[in-house]
Amino acid sequence: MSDLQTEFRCPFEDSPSDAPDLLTLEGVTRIFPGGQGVKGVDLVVRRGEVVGICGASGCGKSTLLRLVAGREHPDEGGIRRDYHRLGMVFQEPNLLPWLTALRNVELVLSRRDRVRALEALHAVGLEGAEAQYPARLSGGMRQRVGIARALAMEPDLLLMDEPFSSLDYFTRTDLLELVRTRVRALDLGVIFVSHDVREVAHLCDRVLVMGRTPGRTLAELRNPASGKQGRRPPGLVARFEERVLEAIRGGHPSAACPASSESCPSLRTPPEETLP
Ligand SMILES: Nc1ncnc2c1ncn2[C@@H]1O[C@H](COP(=O)(O)OP(=O)(O)OP(=O)(O)O)[C@@H](O)[C@H]1O
Repeated sequence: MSDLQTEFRCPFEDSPSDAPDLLTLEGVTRIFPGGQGVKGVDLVVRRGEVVGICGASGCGKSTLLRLVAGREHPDEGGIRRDYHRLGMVFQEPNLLPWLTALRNVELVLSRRDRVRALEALHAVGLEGAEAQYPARLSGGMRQRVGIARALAMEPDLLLMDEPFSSLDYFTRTDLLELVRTRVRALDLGVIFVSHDVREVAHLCDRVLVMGRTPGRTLAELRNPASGKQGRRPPGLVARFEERVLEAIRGGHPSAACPASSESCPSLRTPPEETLP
């Protein structure tokens, strides 16, 4: 564990394979009474990398996150946790409506630490909104507070469960870039769950593609755009998006949303200039 504190690794280097492991899943199985769940999942998450979990609805993405967070326990297999602190960001930030943005962030800190809460809010672009109550914030701003709250806890592993799925395209694009920047700056490990292949291709270094009944790994794909400095080359990202889609299609020819970017607006590749 001391390695986690002492080892320095440039967050922009090509591959994080020499970075310390934060989390290891070996043959993790959790089958619910109806036969659904996840079966035999292997996964390693290292410091400095964003690992996506992608697949059709019901393939066990959230179950896998609950297993990682210790809210669910495996029937078989093992989970080794080598991180100090876990942060979480969900689809809805669930802010307390009677507290300001600042107090919502302060609330999660073990002792009231205004400076750290302010820094976290400013890092996600919420300068000037500290005293606003959630009802006065846009959906994207509320999610920024949710991200600030998670990062203020200084996690070394961050779990994100469909964090942008209720947001519009432009807000999502902004927040994807924000998360990418913050994750690099803080050198975290991240598990990013989404059924949106575009999001996954833009943000993740590696993607676990899952299939259903029960949830299992169909493929584990490395993003060729990973490790590139600055804006990821749109051509590489688009090719990776295709590969992820093909892997999902391979497991689920009839999967409604991920099977076709034509039928699912959130999967259409947007104009290049607006890509992060
Ligand atoms: N506590 C439970 N008891 C019984 N079945 C469950 C339980 N939790 C999840 N399941 C089932 O396990 C499967 C996987 O659920 P999970 O929520 O992990 O999928 P998901 O990939 O996150 O789906 P979505 O993308 O729709 O959120 C589903 O079929 C779900 O109904």
